[in-house]
Amino acid sequence: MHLKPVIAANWKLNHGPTDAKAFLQRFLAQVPKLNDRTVIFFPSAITLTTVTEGLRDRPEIWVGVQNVHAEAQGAFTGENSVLMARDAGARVVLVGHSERRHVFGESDETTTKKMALIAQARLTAMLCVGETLAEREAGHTADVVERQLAAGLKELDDQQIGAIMLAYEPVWAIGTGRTATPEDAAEIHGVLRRALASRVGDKVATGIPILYGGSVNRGNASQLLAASDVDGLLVGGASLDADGWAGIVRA
Ligand SMILES: O=C(CO)COP(=O)(O)O
Repeated sequence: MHLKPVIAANWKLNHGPTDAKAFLQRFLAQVPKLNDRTVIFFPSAITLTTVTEGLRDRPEIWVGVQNVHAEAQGAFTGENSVLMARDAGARVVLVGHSERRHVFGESDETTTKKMALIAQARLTAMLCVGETLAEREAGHTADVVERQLAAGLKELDDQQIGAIMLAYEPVWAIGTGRTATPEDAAEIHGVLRRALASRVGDKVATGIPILYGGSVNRGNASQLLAASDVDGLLVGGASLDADGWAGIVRA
């Protein structure tokens, strides 16, 4: 691994403001200033400002949102805007998480729009890609992640592509306790790196962090991070406990 590792917590639909305050107090007491890695929290939109305020003295830790609407504003009751997320202190936005794709029916066309909108807002997009178990068993993993990647990059110029992050999250590994092996992760991260390079050239492609996500825990974090082309981790369940998360961040 050549890039500064990116270690990200996706809290999904967990931790309201009260929990988040207590979490941060406990977490920050265990984790000194981090210069050799980028840590990101993705709380719910309701908890975003609690987390940005709780991290006011730790500007090296980033905060992001789990989703934004494909339009920046308008009559879209219940949605969250990239501009409001930026205003509230978010620096990064998850796009196309497997739960968005598979639970909420988010299409490739929608990820195309969101990626363009986030780039225009000058925030960092973290595009998530990953195959289902059926797709893997049919031998389609590379095709699926390349298609999802191409959709995400479709409307971006080279400079905008250079500013994104990617996350490979095989759907069959998310929340199942079934982790990809470091070899599985390295293989698909290599596919993604080559696809990026063919679009923007080697130099830009090697600067784009590619995170692995799916049942990462304290026991497997170091091994996964050591795999080739794995530049970080996107962690769900194991990021919910402050002590456990502090352990992964220090891995
Ligand atoms: O979806 C994930 C992170 O975005 C992974 O979730 P788990 O770590 O709970 O498998």
